[in-house]
Amino acid sequence: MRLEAVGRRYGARGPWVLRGVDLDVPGGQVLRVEGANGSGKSTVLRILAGIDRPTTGRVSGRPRTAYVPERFPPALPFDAHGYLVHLGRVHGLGGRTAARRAERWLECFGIAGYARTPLAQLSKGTCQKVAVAQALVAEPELLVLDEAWTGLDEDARAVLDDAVRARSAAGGTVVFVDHDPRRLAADTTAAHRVQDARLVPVPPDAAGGPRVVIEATGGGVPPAGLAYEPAAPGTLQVTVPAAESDAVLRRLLAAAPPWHIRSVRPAQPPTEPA
Ligand SMILES: Nc1ncnc2c1ncn2[C@@H]1O[C@H](COP(=O)(O)OP(=O)(O)OP(=O)(O)O)[C@@H](O)[C@H]1O
Repeated sequence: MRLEAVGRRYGARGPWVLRGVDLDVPGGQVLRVEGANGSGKSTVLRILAGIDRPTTGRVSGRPRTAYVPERFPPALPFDAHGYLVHLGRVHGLGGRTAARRAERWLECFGIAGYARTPLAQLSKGTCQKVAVAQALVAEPELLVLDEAWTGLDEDARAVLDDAVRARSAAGGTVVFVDHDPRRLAADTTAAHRVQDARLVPVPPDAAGGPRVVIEATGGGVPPAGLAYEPAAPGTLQVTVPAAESDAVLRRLLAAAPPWHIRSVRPAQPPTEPA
């Protein structure tokens, strides 16, 4: 799939949210899209998913696509099972296959007991599981996830992580936005940042993936061998490959006295020379 010179503005006089965006999205890729609040991440995802059209430029080669929006509209006149079957059929599945997959995903997310509950009566968390399941039922070639992990419990997040790996292993493409810089860190094959209406590749580090900055306070001696940067007194700042961040966090929390983790955020890519 390819975006060529894609631009998007909302309204004829609105500011350009995206401008001159070129992007190749090959099969098998797990692509992270990042950027500041309101920078245009959801706009990129909606254009990739075909939910929104660019104002200028061209999108070609979109494969069979499923999309989990940032906000799921729960006021739909379906129960959970009926909705998943309906979406499966929209994606071209036969009724029996759609029903079988709907049941499997309801089971995987631990919500089989809510199969016949109207969507409008589901809790937010259960509704989010249905929102994710509707995209997985389709077994799409392109899976677009806009903060799909938000609102899921830990087990459901792991189910979604596994589903992403399965899609990618089957040759499919996954494009995602998530506020947690560690999300799918070991599985991400490329990252792009929306910045000043452009889509800028985030260069992989030596370990081949995005990096995160961990800031911690209050501990005693930093763990042996941990490379840290000078920060405010009593504060420690460490920049590590995102894939290693869980291990570093564990070491900081296990230190005596333990460090208090103040923030974990994506490291800024180096500014491109003008
Ligand atoms: N339907 C719309 N009509 C008008 N403006 C819009 C619309 N959708 C998005 N925008 C504007 O476009 C810009 C980018 O929005 P977008 O939701 O794509 O950013 P984002 O990076 O996903 O934001 P967030 O981090 O808050 O989810 C924002 O200024 C937003 O207000």
